[in-house]
Amino acid sequence: MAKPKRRNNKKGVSKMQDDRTDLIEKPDMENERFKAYYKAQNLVPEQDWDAFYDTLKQHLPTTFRVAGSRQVAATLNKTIKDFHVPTLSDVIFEDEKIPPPVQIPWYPDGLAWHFNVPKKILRKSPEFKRFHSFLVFETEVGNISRQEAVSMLPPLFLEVEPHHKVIDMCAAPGSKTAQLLEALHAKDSITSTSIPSGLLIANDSDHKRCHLLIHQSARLPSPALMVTNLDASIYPAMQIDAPLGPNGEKRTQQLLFDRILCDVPCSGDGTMRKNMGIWKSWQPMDGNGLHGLQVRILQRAMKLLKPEGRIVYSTCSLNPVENEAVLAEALETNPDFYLVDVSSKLPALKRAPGLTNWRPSVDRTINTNYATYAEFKASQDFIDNPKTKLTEGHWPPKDVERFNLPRSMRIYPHLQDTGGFFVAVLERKASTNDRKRGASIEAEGLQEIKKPRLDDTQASPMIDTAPEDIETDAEATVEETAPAEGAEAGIEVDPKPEEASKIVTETKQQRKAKENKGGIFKEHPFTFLPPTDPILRHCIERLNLTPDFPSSNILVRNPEGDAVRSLYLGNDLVKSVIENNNYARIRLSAAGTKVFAKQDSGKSGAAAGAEPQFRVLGEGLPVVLPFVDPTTIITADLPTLKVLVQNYYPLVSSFPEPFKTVSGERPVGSHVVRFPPGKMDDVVLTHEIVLPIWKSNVSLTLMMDKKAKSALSLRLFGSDITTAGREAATASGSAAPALPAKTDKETGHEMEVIRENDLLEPTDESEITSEAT
Ligand SMILES: C[S@@+](CC[C@H](N)C(=O)[O-])C[C@H]1O[C@@H](n2cnc3c(N)ncnc32)[C@H](O)[C@@H]1O
Repeated sequence: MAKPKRRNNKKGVSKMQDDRTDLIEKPDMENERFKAYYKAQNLVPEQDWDAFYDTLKQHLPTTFRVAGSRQVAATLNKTIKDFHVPTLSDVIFEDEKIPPPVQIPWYPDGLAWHFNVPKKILRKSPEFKRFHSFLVFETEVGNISRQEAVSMLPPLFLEVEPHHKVIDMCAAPGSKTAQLLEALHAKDSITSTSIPSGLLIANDSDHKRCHLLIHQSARLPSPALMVTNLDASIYPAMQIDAPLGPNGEKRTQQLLFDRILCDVPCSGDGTMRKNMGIWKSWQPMDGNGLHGLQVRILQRAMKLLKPEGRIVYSTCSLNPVENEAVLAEALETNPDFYLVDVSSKLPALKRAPGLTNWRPSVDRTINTNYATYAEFKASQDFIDNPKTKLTEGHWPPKDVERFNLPRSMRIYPHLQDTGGFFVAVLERKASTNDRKRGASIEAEGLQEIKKPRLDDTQASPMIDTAPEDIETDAEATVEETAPAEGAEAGIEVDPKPEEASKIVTETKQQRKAKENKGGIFKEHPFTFLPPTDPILRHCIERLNLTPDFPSSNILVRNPEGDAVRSLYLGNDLVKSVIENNNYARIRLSAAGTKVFAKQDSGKSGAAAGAEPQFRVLGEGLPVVLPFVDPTTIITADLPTLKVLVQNYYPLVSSFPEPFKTVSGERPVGSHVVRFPPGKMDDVVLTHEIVLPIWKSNVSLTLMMDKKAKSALSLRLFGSDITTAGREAATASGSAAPALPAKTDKETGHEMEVIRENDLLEPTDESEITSEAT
């Protein structure tokens, strides 16, 4: 593609405006089909069209969200507000005042921000360069999520609480999954993670993207998280424990969800401000082709929802065929669902109501001549094109008013300078039967009586699911599933018999897709250790864990006969799902969070030939911490932390007292060190941090990932003083440390200092979103 010519800076046009007009000049930022199609839909009032269309060509502001549990997020947000924003408030670049980041008005607690600064300024202004570097590092350690503003909406409308059972049906790469996890973990503190009673299953049909999802969610370790790799449109019914039967027999019931997110694959034309390629490729058949899958995913979600539960349906597409048409078709087939009026939620969010009238284009040339499917069917076009995938559901239904489609929300780019987006909230009515049942459930302490546990949960350790097996599984779902909560109320949990054949056909498609993507299931099974397991006992004794540590919830996943290397912790629901379902059938890719790992002998100094030693992991420590006997935790100060950060294996003798003596007296192995708030010269530690260390015969090691260690170093000491950081600085020829540490005297918050090489772009969510087309 020819590079667009840069035009000279016109008189009266500011640098920042010029950066954007530069974009508008790109010859490929026009699409006549797009214009014709959306004008035919009356998407926006005529007088707003220019604003709508012109905004689509503008550079999208950078947006981010302060992530993590409420306490962690509030602390970091205060640093941004009290330190970074004032620093960025008086930046003049090439004689022009550059606006600082501002809080997104509709996001709760002011935890989301946007700023609109061209890359050139981010590269050249020292203040913005520093701020950008801060974002890069905090993103790396999971404290900040660079996410499109509109993409933050669906989890907010889902209103997840820590006890909810939640499924994110199309979750990869996981930006919304992270928000859902944060809501489950709302009760976490700065140093420790709660064990929520709820559950989050993050699912994606794409095997590779599932692994991206697992990688992303490692930033927010949770014992309540599971990842599955399934087609959401035929998501299987899963079993969990039910209360014991009258004679003490074990029983199971179907897992139904309180909250379901359907952020479905879509044509993604709401992301045109970021994904320029869509300008060129956009055509209406993309949306037409996705409609069927979108409907099936939403319909499957409806079957998996508890009475009075909530579904959020969302797309980053503007096309009514992918939005209102999907809702109408799914509501038509599930009359116990309705669209919720959420107009009073997030009052500062500017939104337009869902459409009640639209006309699909029946071909690529924007032929929107047919007001109804019947008209289309009777037409010459239909005869000419009998293989068309268009169905009645692509058109508005009869008596469209009964579905309250205007309750769904359209977010247009020009309303508040964002991408385009669609969100709808659906709830399931509780029937009188449900209410009666609810009362009897309470009286009996019993929900549904289901089949006995499956005895096939421990299938072969390394299963290579043949395509035939996948098909059998889908059929098994149809046949095997016992009635679930709400079944008495006429709630259909499984596909109807006539849908079963459709499922088998779809499974063949799924098989093809799997083969194409190389998504054959080769994961290891998950096995729970008995609380008496010697390795588990070793870990418990090493850290002096209290008796309430959930030792019966520790799982391993290694091929049969292999030595245990890692121990994971899952909460009760995770355990229940694993124990009652064949892991290969549910294509379980991850469960719980890793808490302990085998410490390799060698460099670490573990004695050769000695019993294998296990250590608590940095990411697992917040979960384990509430159970660590406080007398076992070593308290240390900032000078001690500096020695640990600066060196890989500092000698015990190199530490300042009293830590030198205290640590010297500790046995070889895993230990936990607490650093209370304190001050050292101009470095201020504003809140407590707790870190894992490993003690060998003569030295100590801070057990942290290199990048996390660098991020900590930057946050605290103002430069990367780690061995890796110093080596990188030497290699790049810049003197280390790059900039001196500074402390914001007013607030006492540490300041972050940049490294030259860190002006990286984060993973672009929208790049991946559009792949769904
Ligand atoms: C819009 S993206 C999801 C973005 C994600 N919710 C987030 O916020 O990061 C849609 C996802 O659906 C997945 N997908 C496509 N078809 C699917 C299916 N039949 N079942 C489950 N996932 C599917 C794609 O792999 C893609 O990751």
